[in-house]
Amino acid sequence: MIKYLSTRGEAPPLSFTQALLTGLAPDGGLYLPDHYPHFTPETIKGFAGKPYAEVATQVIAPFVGDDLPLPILRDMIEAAYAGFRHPAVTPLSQIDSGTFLLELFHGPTLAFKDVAMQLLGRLMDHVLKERGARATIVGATSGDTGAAAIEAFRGLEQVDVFILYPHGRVSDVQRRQMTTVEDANIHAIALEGTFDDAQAILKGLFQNEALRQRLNLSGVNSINWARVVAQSVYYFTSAVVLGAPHRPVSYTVPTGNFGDILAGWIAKRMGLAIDRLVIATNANDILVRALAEGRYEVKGVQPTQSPSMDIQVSSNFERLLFEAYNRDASSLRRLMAQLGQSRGFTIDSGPLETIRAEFDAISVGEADTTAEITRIWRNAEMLIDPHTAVGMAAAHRHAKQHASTSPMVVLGTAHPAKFPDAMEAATGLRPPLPEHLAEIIKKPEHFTVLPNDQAAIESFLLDHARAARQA
Ligand SMILES: Cc1ncc(COP(=O)(O)O)c(C=O)c1O
Ligand SMILES: N[C@@H](CCOP(=O)(O)O)C(=O)O
Repeated sequence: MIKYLSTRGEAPPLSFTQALLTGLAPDGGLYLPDHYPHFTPETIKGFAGKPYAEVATQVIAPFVGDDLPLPILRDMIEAAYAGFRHPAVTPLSQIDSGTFLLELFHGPTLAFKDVAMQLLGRLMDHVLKERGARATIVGATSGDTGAAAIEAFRGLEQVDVFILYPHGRVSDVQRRQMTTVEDANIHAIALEGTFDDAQAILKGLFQNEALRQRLNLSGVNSINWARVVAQSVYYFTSAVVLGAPHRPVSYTVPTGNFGDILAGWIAKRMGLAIDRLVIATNANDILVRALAEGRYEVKGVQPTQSPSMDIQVSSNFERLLFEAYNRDASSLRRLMAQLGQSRGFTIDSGPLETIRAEFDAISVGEADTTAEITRIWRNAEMLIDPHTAVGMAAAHRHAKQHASTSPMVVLGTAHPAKFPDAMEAATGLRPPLPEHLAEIIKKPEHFTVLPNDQAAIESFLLDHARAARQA
């Protein structure tokens, strides 16, 4: 049975459902399994042609172990993906001879976050009901996690949801997806700061033990291990279409908080034949600098046309570092303390080489992102959103720099209709929102602007969370 350990090594190991409800470890670390399940090439080959939900059940079940009966887990997974607008859930389309687009935006909020969040909502609801418990979910978003979490948890009796987004730094569609929801358990908070500020406050809330206990705090960012494992599934479903396990496949992943690409790395640990993992960033290039120079150094967040990736402190990189340092939690405590004190740290040469052996990293500027949207529209008659365009441009550059025979899959992380201004600038077209979302443009918005101050957020939570009233 898998147990979950904190990257900082000072929190007790937990079971899957305990880690699910806990979110961030009390020592400030992120949970990881004590070992990874391993699939044989025959098992992976058997995933080909199976429905998405069936592969998801096979991939996720070993992480859950005895914590949930398998039929219940299977039912939740089937329900999670039944509402996706494409029967394949995450279909693959071909861009050119060696490049493929993995379309992750067919869920209810048009972003890859739905793939994990639709399941997470069901898992949490089930576990909370079983325990007769209530939770207060806090999330930080640069645009997409917030909408996906709100959609997954709206109207649930067991949970209140508080989403912090950077005021004025998300697209209009992203903001309206969060602020036009009427359900009483949903609270959108426009934070006067960046996504990094929101994520720092979020982590600070979890470290206030009294608040954590009183509100039964829980998190749905990729801090939560269940998010990451649910995102590993589409690496399996896409790789087998392209010939895995016998033919390795490479992935380029538009990256911010490092959750999505980490999910690919986890799939590789489970036996999937992945060749290169290419980190694609916008101008917020901390990971590119870290891989090139060995120095992880936070600079100011730059606003771009791919706002969901306007992130400097890339939370899940901590999980990769933990592995690259051979799970030495004391090294992680040292690095994270340096990050807190001086906004940076140096990655030691051994772990740096370990990371470079599997990852490449490429940053794509604003003009190249626009040019890529135009190029793909002209060559493939396909509209790709600015985040996906960062990935596509990075994959293109990677192909020029490295001779490789592996097919390259670019993760398509959001629907272009979420970013109509960027799309119009690049193609002259404003893709319409699907019918079920069209009404958000007219609906009244509800949000509260709060300062970039943890105490202000804490008092808002205490005033509005139902768990606080019951405590
Ligand atoms: C559209 C989109 N693309 C890419 C990313 C980056 O993903 P990750 O934070 O998992 O690196 C995000 C945010 O997470 C996003 O919303
Ligand atoms: N890009 C994300 C930022 C949060 O990422 P998460 O995967 O840790 O939830 C967003 O759109 O909110």
